[in-house]
Amino acid sequence: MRTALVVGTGLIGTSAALALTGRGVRVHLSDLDPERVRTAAALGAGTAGEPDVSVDLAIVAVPPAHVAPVTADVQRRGLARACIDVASVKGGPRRELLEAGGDLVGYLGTHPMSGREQNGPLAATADLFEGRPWVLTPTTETDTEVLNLALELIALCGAVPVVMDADAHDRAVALVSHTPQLLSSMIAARLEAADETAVRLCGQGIRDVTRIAASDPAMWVEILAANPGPVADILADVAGDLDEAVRALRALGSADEEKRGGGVAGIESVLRRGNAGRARVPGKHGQAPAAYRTVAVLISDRPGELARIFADAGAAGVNIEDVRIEHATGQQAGHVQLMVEPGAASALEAALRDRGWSLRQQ
Ligand SMILES: NC(=O)c1ccc[n+]([C@@H]2O[C@H](COP(=O)([O-])OP(=O)(O)OC[C@H]3O[C@@H](n4cnc5c(N)ncnc54)[C@H](O)[C@@H]3O)[C@@H](O)[C@H]2O)c1
Ligand SMILES: O=C(O)C(=O)C[C@]1(C(=O)O)C=C[C@@H](O)C=C1
Repeated sequence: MRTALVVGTGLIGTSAALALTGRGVRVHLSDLDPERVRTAAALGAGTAGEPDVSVDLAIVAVPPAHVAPVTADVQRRGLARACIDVASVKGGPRRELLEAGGDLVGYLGTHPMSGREQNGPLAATADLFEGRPWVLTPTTETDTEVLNLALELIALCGAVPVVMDADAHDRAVALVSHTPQLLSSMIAARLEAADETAVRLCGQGIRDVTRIAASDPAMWVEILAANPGPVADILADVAGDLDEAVRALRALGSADEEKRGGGVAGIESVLRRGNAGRARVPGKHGQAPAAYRTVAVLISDRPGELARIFADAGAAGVNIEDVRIEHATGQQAGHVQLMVEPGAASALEAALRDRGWSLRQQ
């Protein structure tokens, strides 16, 4: 691929454009909002404006409801030899393109399973898709050239291609992306009017569960409006689980021993099913989930602390598989949690203690 056009220079479009420009592809940038094009161009994502001659690939990175009209327009005006979109929902946009008189042969629906809770070009990064699944939904009518160009884009972005049927994709993302967004928002919404004394106690658990509740409501209304049925089905199942959990908790407060036993069993079942589901979430680089050991080290909020701890772990010959930081409330300190292979944990703990670090017992 030598040339590309990105239509929609928000988070996803600009991230793809940055990855392509970084690998020598000449990228043209366009958006309804000229300010967003200027910002993306200033970030080095490409040249502002549509191409004079047809590019190899157009990447349509606009909200789901805009995919069909924008794609049909790009095709009608011959701006690109092939056209893909990156919307979070795949069945509807394809059907709408057909209704809009678009060319389904030269189009391929795709979806990078990577994003952020912020939108717009300023949140974009060239490595956003690195190591993440990128879904392709070809059909028997998809032109091989379009499929090959999409695979080249995915390779240039460092992502991992996954081929799926469009409607199966929509049911899958309802489960792993769209319903979790709603549930995260609902948990965070409980805090809106909560007493400050309660909010002050927020720890790592609620931070983990509510990160995506900071997402842009306008974008998510567009996504959910394009996939309402599958999301409503899963949410109805969750509502059933919620009813059961409420019944079990009420039973736990009962004076009747038998009822209390039922309550314990009900709550334990929810938690055990949660363990089983969590154990299925793929680990690093999409591999089977790994059971890492966590080494938690007390650090102060000073420049160079993290670099020092990583260097000390490196000097001990230990690979850090994952990392997270737990900030202490009201103090300029926190715990950095280093996730390592179980066999390496004792050596790391000993090496860090030798170098004067304080470790928290896990
Ligand atoms: N945000 C995520 O985490 C994520 C992840 C994967 C895929 N997606 C999908 O990627 C697409 C873009 O999402 P985003 O997060 O980059 O949003 P964004 O708001 O950052 O960017 C969308 C851009 O599209 C532009 N736009 C809207 N209508 C347009 C039109 N008719 N013509 C030209 N430009 C138009 C907007 O001005 C905006 O700059 C959406 O379809 C979304 O479902 C989002
Ligand atoms: O990491 C995040 O912030 C995301 O929510 C990204 C996420 C997801 O649910 O995995 C959100 C929507 C997209 O369609 C794809 C990816």
